Amino acid sequence: MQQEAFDPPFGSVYKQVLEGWCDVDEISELDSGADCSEVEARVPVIDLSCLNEELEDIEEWCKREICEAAQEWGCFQVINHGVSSEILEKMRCEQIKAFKKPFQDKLDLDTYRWGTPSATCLRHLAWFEAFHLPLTHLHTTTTTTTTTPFSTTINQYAKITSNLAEKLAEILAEKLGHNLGFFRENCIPSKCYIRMSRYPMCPISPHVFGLMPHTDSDFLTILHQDHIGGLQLLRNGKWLNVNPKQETLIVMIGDLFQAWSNDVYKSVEHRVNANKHFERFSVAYFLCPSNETMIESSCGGSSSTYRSFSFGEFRQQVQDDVKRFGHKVGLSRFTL
Ligand SMILES: O=C(O)CCC(=O)C(=O)O
Ligand SMILES: [Fe+2]
Repeated sequence: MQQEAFDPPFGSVYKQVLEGWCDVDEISELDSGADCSEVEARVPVIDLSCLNEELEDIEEWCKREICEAAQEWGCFQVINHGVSSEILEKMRCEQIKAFKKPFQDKLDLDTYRWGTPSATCLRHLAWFEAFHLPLTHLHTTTTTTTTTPFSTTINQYAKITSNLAEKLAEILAEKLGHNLGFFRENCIPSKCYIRMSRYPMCPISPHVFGLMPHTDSDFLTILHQDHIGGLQLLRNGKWLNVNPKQETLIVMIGDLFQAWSNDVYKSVEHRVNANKHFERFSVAYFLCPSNETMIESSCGGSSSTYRSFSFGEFRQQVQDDVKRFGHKVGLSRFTL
């Protein structure tokens, strides 16, 4: 398997699992996932310029659309979100610059992740590499070997998307009658982060995922995908394509909002299919609270679906499950 010097060593590290892939059911499951990739998810598109409307009715209508999409889809797309096409274009250049470095150099950075080297079965292999950049890296100007300082472009992108995430979270919280200061108080810069991802060309697609099916463990995620495609979401038991739309951001509800809203909003299960012919880039902003933040279901008492838990406890459980089973179990661990 030919690999560029900057690609992670997928072929050699995954060799054992790939050589043992004789589980016919597993392969047909993965292949059938790829089969339905022609079906497009008609994820609601919301024009955020309506939030700045003088007319209160239009603003209220827009907020209602947001809440309804979060309930019905766990996901929506936004336009006129404040991130200019120029910043998006520059972000792509930043990503190319960050990823097209020798693999060994990237490995030295504590912000770098790649694939699932400890996976033991085909469906747990992932064909991606990523940089996780906590917002505390904002304004960092020094270059050291272990941290990745934000460039001006990443700074701009992070600032706009973090404000946007907070604003959308407040709209969703308002509907639940929650305290609006909650996100400002609890979602601190050291926990919120930008994840820049690259999905290298994958010669054995569709037998492996770019990114395994999962829900995000945060309150909400704001995602920008490039023009290649491959993102899918699960709706009514079917995997549907979220086709790329230029200058559109995708907002996904995470587990914390689902628990906090007592299942009013749904965290959306999604995945990325690997691509045989093209590399793909995406960038996501994750709105996360401090480890101590308690997630208490909005209605409380006996009708709550979930027991109260701290974000730290939730994260730890996710990590333990991934280690033990190769995948996340998620919110079902916290039901009453
Ligand atoms: O790359 C994508 O489109 C999705 C990324 C994602 O789901 C994640 O990073 O959690
Ligand atoms: Fe995700």
